[in-house]
Amino acid sequence: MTARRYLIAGNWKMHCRRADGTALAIDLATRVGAKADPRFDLVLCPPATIVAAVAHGVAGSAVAVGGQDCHAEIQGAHTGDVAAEMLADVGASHVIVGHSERRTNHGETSAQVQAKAAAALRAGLTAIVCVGETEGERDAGRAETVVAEQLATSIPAGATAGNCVVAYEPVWAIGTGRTPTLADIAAMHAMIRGRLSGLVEQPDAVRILYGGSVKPGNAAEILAVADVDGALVGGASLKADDFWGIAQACP
Ligand SMILES: O=C[C@H](O)COP(=O)(O)O
Repeated sequence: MTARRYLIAGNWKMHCRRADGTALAIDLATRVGAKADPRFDLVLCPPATIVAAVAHGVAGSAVAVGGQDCHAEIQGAHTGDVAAEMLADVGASHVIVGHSERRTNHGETSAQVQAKAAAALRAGLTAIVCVGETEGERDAGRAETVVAEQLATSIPAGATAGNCVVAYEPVWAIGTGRTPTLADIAAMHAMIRGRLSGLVEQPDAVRILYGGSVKPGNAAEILAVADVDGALVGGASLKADDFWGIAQACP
């Protein structure tokens, strides 16, 4: 089995102004220091307005910074959008694409997500590609089918273990305090691992994150599941102690 370092990514969503976001980032950067923990990498994904400030705050530490979304094109008449190259320009190394809140609130299709992920690769960023089923799809027994389809149509050409991360986030577990059983997480991650063959170079080395109500109290058992290579954390990433507690739960 390929040894994979854990990746703990914090998705701050639409939270934090410059002052509190920078303070949170500096707090975490101080805990990590200049050399990455042998167990995990840490990525902070603040709102686009403070990516530059957060990148400045963590400079010199092993903490990385990412965007929460990007446009597929390099530039153009796209009011309100941000190009992957713009994120890279201000210090980002990662970008989340296809988060369910983008798929739902902005009607993003997997084809659009794939184009955004391709843009991330073009800009030299690592794409964190999100997939996940709704509660209705799970209840209908379609969870694996839906996720497999999203995966097949969202991963861009040229994806490798070095530039692409998959985040499995069951929509019904996001911000609800509910999580799948460990057996369900294991089954979904095993399915994703199998499906990555043919989609990504070095499929066995690709990191597959779990996201959805990860907290310090449940992180250890989730991170111990086979093929869970980290977490995409929402609410609990806004408090340094909680986010750090999740990172410390890496085996
Ligand atoms: O991107 C993060 C996820 O949507 C998870 O959010 P949550 O940890 O608040 O459930």
